[in-house]
Amino acid sequence: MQKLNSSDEISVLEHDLDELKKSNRFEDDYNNTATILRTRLERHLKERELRKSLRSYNEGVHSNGGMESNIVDNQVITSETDNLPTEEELANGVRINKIVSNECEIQDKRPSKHRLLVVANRLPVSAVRKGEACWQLEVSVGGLVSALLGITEFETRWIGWAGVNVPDEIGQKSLIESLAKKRCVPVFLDEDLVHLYYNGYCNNILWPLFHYLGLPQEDWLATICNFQSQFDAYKKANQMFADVVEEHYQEGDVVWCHDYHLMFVPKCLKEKNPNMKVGWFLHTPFPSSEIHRIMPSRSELLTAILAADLVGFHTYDYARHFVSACTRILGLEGTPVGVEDQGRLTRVAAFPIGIDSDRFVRAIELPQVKNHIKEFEGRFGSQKVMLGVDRLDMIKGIPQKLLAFEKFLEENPNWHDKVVLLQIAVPTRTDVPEYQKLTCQVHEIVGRINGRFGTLTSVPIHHLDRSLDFHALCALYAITDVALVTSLRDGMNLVSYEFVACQASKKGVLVLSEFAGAAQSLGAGALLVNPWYVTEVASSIAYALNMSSDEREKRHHHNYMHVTTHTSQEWAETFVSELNDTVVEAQLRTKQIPPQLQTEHAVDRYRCSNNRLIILGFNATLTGPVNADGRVDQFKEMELNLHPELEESLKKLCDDPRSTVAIVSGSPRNVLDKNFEDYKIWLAAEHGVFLRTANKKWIQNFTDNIHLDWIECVKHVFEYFTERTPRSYYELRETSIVWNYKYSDFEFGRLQAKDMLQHLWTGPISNASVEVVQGGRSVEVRATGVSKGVSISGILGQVIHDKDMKAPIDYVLCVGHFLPKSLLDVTPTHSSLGSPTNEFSPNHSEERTKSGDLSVITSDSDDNCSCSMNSSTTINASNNCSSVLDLQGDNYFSCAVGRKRSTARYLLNSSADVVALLRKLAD
Ligand SMILES: O=P(O)(O)OC[C@H]1O[C@H](O[C@H]2O[C@H](CO)[C@@H](O)[C@H](O)[C@H]2O)[C@H](O)[C@@H](O)[C@@H]1O
Ligand SMILES: O=c1ccn([C@@H]2O[C@H](COP(=O)(O)OP(=O)(O)O)[C@@H](O)[C@H]2O)c(=O)[nH]1
Repeated sequence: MQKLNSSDEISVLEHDLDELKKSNRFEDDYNNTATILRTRLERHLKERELRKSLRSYNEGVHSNGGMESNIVDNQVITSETDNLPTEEELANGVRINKIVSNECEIQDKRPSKHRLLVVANRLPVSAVRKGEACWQLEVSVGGLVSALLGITEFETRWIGWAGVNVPDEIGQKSLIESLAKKRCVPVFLDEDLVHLYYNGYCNNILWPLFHYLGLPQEDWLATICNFQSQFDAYKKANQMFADVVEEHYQEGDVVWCHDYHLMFVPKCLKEKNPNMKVGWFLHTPFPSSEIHRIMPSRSELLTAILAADLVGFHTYDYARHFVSACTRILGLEGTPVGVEDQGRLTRVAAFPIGIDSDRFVRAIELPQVKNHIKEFEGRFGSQKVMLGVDRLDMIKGIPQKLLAFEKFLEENPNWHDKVVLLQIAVPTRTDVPEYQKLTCQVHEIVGRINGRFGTLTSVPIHHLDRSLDFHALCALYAITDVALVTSLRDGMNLVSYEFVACQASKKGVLVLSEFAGAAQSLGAGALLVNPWYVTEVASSIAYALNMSSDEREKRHHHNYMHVTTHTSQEWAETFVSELNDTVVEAQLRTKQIPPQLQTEHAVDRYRCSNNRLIILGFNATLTGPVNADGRVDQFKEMELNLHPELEESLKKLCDDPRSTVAIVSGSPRNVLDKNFEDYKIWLAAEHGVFLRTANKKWIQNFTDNIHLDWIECVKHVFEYFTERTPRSYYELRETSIVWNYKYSDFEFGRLQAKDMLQHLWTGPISNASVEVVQGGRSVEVRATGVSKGVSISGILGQVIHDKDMKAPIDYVLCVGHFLPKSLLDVTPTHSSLGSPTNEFSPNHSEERTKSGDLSVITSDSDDNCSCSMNSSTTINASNNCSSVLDLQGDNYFSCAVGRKRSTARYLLNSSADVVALLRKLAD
């Protein structure tokens, strides 16, 4: 790490950091090797190092005599909202770290930073109306606010709900002005909307489900019936947040959306401005896909989140669950770095939050806190203090905690009167019936235990239904012997972090639920418990109270190191830096995605041409939509039918003497016959093994090469796997066999496919002359050398021969999944169709490995053409192709349909686009 000893060096470091960030930004000239040499990890490490140096320099400045630290915290007492820099400070173009004391004011001027728009349901301040145009702002209590208040690296603006209904214009105007001084922008939600969106969908549905509590049992019929209206309100509210973001967005801003309240915001933002850098972070757990799929809106929610560039979670488990939900529910591809959809990657990663630990460490030294400490020590004397600080929420496991404490008292009479449990239960979501019920339940249990174990002069549980101010809270943390966190599920749980930060001198014990995200970071020093198992929690309490000072110290040290290094500042910086990087990578990827086909251009060229060749795929290119309502219907999908809206235009095209139309498909002859009975069209079935000419006669290609003695063997294997893989099926064709697991659980299907390949590789057909093509969700075995590329060539030869074609083909349109680039590769050198020397250059998306005669091709296309071949063709054509084909680049249109990873020149989104294109050509 660089050593800093002069104040000028800070600007050097900041300059370095800015340069590094700039070098991450790839403009048009990204081919400049100097910029792409750095890998993502390299860039992150470098940036991290620079940030650390900056921070340690800052610490050096601020620790001078320790004076300023006290002063900062003095200020906190007067008003927590003063922590937020004002609008004027930002308008000056400088970030001013203002440190106010009774005697002096120090201003630390630095160049302005990147703007960060933090979008969260709740602003860091709640507004309380004091008059028609007069507002009082109070800091909101909660983990999210605590964490984000610690961020100082960015020029942050908050956009969110102020927690109050403001129906009148005067009120809204004055509140906007008040909040602007704190760099906050309100989103005005009316009472009805808040009721449906916040109390309803967010807190009654998403919150319990994400915390594995199931849907609320209280009035569950109403919950189910109200679902749709609540979900609609949720989407409406999210759109309102997005609208405010757009209003305040400036180019280059980073937009960071937070939490389960705002899952639709990334989608709303990207729809309007695809270039906006959008991150989304979830503060709660993301549940297993089995829970997520209960939600009627499961797919819409996932898709909306995936619009973000970066999606963050507290732990790897939550990230894994999210990716798995996307693969299982949306059928997308999960990769080690995120979720991929048609070549677009949404990066998914874990970013464990932290706290502003310095603030707590320093607070312990403040006179106000010391006074509180003295007061509490006097009050509890020699009694051991156990502490619980939670919002009064079902997820916090307060009843379970109380029952465990009761059990402990039952089993340890020697501790009666010697230990006291202080439970701070901050009221939350008090409008929601489940929360009201919980309050009564907790009061009842506290009353019972106090009645049972209390004496005339003392009670074992001090329960408070209220929040504490920052100093009282720090003092409580500091005097505590054992902190008890028994969350049934908790995204992270910052209380456990704050407790550790305040325990530098006492070195108390943290008893921590294994279901809190914090268990993954503080698990080394804490005593981990299963909160449902009250006997275990009770014995952990006993163990904690009796723990030797040596063990306490060691455990505390572990956690203290973690809490003071993994701070909220570090968390935010890492997230934003990763977001910037993700956008850079996405830009690189986008450059590899072919552009959309400009239909007008293709039609214009068609009009000017006289001898056209149109080659079309069938499955998923010309087949009709069968799942209009968004649901996959395996039964209907498996039956391949021509898109009903295509019939007329396709017929017209086929009847035009200047056009030759061919279908090239993996499907068997009978399927193509059924669909194209009445068309003057060329058909290539089973990847071109069979060719039907325009006069409807089938001829067989590759006759010399095809040996089918392996088919029975492979069929046995496929049968075996079909029986063991629900919803998979296999198709036996005349010359190939395909096992398809498109409708099965994706991960299971993939494992089964792997197993199957292993078996095929080493098993009875290992020496057969076959190719095994591994598709996205299929495995196909066919004779070596059979490929669509070859069949295209064969068709071409036959067409030229049959039509006695003398004029050059001056227009080629290829639409489908057979990577028609190979046509271009072959045509210029395709000297004689009569000779069996068709050599196709290898297709880029296929990886080929060979063992004996068995080759395995992995392909990202289900309907891909195989590439190299040495077979002879039975088609004889006397014409010399080079004189017939006059392909100019501009007349060649190859289009992939519904996928972005392709070597085709252009993209079409779906078979509906194909319909539209062919219609225009026909017209
Ligand atoms: O504002 P409320 O609806 O009353 O709720 C308060 C906050 O609760 C949740 O906090 C979560 O965020 C913490 C920080 O990441 C994390 O430690 C904790 O485990 C979570 O429960 C909620 O996610 C926030 O949106 C609320 O503001
Ligand atoms: O009286 C209180 C009790 C709690 N908190 C704060 O509320 C946050 C609780 O965050 P946590 O992550 O533990 O849980 P959440 O409430 O967000 O689910 C912590 O920062 C506490 O300091 C507070 O300011 N006053």
